[in-house]
Amino acid sequence: MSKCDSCSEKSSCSGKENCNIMEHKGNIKNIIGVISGKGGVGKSTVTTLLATLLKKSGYKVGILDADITGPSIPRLFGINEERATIKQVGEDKAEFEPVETKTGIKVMSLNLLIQNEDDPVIWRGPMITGVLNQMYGDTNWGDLDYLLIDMPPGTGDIALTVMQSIDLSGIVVVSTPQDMVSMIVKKVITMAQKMNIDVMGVIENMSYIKCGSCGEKTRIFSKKPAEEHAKYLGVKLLAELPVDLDLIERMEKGEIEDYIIYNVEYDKIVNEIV
Ligand SMILES: Nc1ncnc2c1ncn2[C@@H]1O[C@H](COP(=O)(O)OP(=O)(O)OP(=O)(O)O)[C@@H](O)[C@H]1O
Repeated sequence: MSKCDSCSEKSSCSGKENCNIMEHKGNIKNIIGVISGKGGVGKSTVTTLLATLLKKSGYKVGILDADITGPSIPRLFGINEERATIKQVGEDKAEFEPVETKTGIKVMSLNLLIQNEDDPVIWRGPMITGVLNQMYGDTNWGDLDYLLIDMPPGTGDIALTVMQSIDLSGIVVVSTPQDMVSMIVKKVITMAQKMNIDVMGVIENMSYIKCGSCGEKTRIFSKKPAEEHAKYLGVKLLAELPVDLDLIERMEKGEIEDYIIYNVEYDKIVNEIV
């Protein structure tokens, strides 16, 4: 459902006037938020894996790293030494060229705009929101089939801005198998549902470990099956991802695109998203 369909101003809408949906450059067919109420559950990991899978399936893909205070996407792709090109297009307006990963995923992140990737961002909410708006609206995205937005944890300013002002096709929720995590993740799902945003489903990350010898899967954080956690959340289970040392190694080397998810049927995840 488009945001216009659920907008309370729809009947009296006279076009773009009064519309709170932000405009963007380029032609983006689908925008998907990757979100979780909880920190550290693997949003950035899942965002980069989804982007890589979609790209490998032949789609044009971009990522907006909306985690302004803790951006990690450039590192996972090994593009953290690169910087986005900034073009001045008026007295106080700039345009950004995203940085492309080695397989051609277009990335925009605050860490591609600041001088040193380890410089902290010490800004209050409105400033952070303003920067996010700029990174979304003033980046030359070109033609994209999918723009994935890696959201920061929680239901705060950024999550609200993205849900209110960006015409999302839907959100993918990331969780880990613990009741306490599910309780927090459910808050984000309820928030999205209240805003008429399509919740495509949940990816359960760090779901199990797989025995290197016999292949047996062991759930390490919960005795309950993933389906039960998804049932509590009230959304579809899209995939279960294992805890994988190979994944960690690839991420640390900035080689997420070379990681082969041999543990999951990744065609299934792409089909679900598409
Ligand atoms: N499936 C996995 N197997 C092993 N390690 C993982 C897996 N998923 C995530 N991790 C590790 O867990 C940590 C957190 O992951 P990630 O940064 O993707 O989470 P996040 O939800 O985006 O965090 P934040 O809330 O800080 O934005 C990272 O160190 C990452 O390498």
